Amino acid sequence: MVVHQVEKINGDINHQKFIQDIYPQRKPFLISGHDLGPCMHKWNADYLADVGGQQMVKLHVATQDKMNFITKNFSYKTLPFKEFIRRASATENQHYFFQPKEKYYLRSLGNDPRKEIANFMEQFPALVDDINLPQYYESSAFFSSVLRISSGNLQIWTHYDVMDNTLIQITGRKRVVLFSPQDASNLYLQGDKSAIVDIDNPDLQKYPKFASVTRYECVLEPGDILFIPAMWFHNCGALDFSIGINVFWRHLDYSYYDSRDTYGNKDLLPAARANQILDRAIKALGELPDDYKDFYARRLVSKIENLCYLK
Ligand SMILES: O=C(O)CCC(=O)C(=O)O
Ligand SMILES: [Fe+2]
Repeated sequence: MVVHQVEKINGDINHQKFIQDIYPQRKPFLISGHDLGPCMHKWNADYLADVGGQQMVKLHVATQDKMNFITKNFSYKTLPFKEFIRRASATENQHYFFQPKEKYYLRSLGNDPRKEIANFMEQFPALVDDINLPQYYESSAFFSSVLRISSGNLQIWTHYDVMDNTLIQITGRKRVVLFSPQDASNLYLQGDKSAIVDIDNPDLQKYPKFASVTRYECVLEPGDILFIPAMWFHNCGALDFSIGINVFWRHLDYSYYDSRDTYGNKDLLPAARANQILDRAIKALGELPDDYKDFYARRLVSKIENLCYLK
């Protein structure tokens, strides 16, 4: 397995420099030195508990340090924001759902999560003036802004999103491991998520192709901004009690995206269509005896590789 460090850029990057130098490369960059504003000294547990108050938030609650979407070793629970912050910032709690050392993760949602996208500015208006978000994209391309707050030592599964993204770290540190879209066939995907939960000690008997991936690693410190291009897989793990925001925006024209997408992870419309057509192709091959089916399946795979893979 090859390991790279994510390339770092020190210094303030303005919109023009981002668009010219960083954006066209379609690879992750860690940008430090952007002035995020007063949030950098204001946002601690006490302040957020005061500001967030009694509004109810939906959380992931986990009793292990790696959330696993296959075995579902976490639950969805609701708490007042204030209580959530109190619990997430402590390592052990008197009040809990399952056990004193359980962990909490907030991914903020829209007011009506099924229909509305998350917009941190609308859901947490009292926090807006504290933060000076970088504006690397055209305003019209904005998709969502998501508040992400996590207990220390908690990892979420490797996945991709279909939007371009800046993951902005405000309080605490977060380790991020990324994989290129070209490693998609080595990650044992189930939808947008990788089935490999422990990327540091993977079961290579079960997941042999994972041995050939290239890892891109970084640790975000408070103030750091990670640019994650669409389709880059990321595995994020808070090392400490962590407060961050991520902003998703569209890289491509509106017409490529599913208008019902509220999370930023529904496949692009042409890809979803291709997937349906492929299901039909597989059904057609199913009419053949197994050995003929195998033969034609290999030919189809070669055809896709030859005609569609980046050279
Ligand atoms: O930072 C995290 O906890 C997850 C971030 C993430 O998945 C994203 O920004 O798309
Ligand atoms: Fe993500």
